[in-house]
Amino acid sequence: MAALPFIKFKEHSRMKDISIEKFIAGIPKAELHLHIEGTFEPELMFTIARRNNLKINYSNVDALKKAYRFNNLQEFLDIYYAGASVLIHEQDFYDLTWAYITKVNEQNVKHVEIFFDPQTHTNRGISFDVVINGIQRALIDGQRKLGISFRLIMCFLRHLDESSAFKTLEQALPYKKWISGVGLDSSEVGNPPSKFQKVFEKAIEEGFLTVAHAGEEGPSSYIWEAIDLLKVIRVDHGNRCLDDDILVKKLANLQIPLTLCPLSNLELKVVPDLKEHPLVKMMERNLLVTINSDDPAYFGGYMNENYLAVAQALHLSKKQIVQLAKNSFEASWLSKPEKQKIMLQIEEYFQNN
Ligand code: HPA
Ligand SMILES: [Zn+2]
Repeated sequence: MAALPFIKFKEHSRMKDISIEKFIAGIPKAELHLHIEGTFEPELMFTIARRNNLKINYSNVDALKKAYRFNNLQEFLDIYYAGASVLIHEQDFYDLTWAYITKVNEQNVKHVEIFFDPQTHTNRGISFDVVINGIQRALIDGQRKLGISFRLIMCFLRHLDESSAFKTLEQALPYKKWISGVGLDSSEVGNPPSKFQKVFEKAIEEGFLTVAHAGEEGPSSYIWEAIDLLKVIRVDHGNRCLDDDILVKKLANLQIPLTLCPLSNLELKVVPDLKEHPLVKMMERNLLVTINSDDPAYFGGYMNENYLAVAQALHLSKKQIVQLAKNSFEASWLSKPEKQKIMLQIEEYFQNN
């Protein structure tokens, strides 16, 4: 018995030495900014294209991967929409979503709130129910088999018009139970949130929560519009808020979360280098920021790779990583008791590691 405390101490001190990489890998996390179409790995894309008798414009996986070099958001979106065009059947959407869920399961992601873009599919003749049935079935399997909880968010493509968004909202109404919120994505500059004010008003009337991409490439005024006109309760990206001191104060006072996507920002040249990523500046200003992967198949990393990339570039401490993991649940749409439970688990993880 006398040796026990000593063994315990040794073990404790050894565990405290774990690398930042292992610390990130083991900590429970939630992902709040993820486009399911952006998880389409080239290997799966070729498999699904083959079984649907469709041709991809690239001769093989390597050639396709080489095309993943972008100078801005639009160059990425052109390839992203082309990739999604091989998704035809419910099983394709299931396989896409299941691949993502199993991947994040390996990374200790416990909760996901994911986007899907119905218009990307309905505009090429795929019915809304095929898309949502496949995604939902995989999410339910993820919950049952792996314990990963989820919410689904339907995004409107902002480069399309208001009437297309209204039509999409109409199509979503029979699936209200499955869709927690609506969002806004695609080409930001020139398509301000105000373009969709009426659609969002109707969505809120129907009981959906609202989020929007704003301030990724667009100006801080788009973040104001998202908050004031679309009544968003979370801002996707929001990088450009730092241009406006009053806006920063508002986001901090109301604790409106920002879902940041570091590797996406790097790959789309929103930041020139991760060393210049605004994450730490935002934390210092008391903003409720979270780390997410956006489109991991295209930007070179899932959750852990995103955490690690900023941790290394910005020399984050374990305490800051713990704060980010806690933020991810705080900013989620889980219930208060669910949040409290996971916060305790994170704190315990911190104490032990
Ligand atoms: O990063 C993004 N920004 C806007 N639209 C998108 N659609 C997929 N990814 C993105
Ligand atoms: Zn996004």
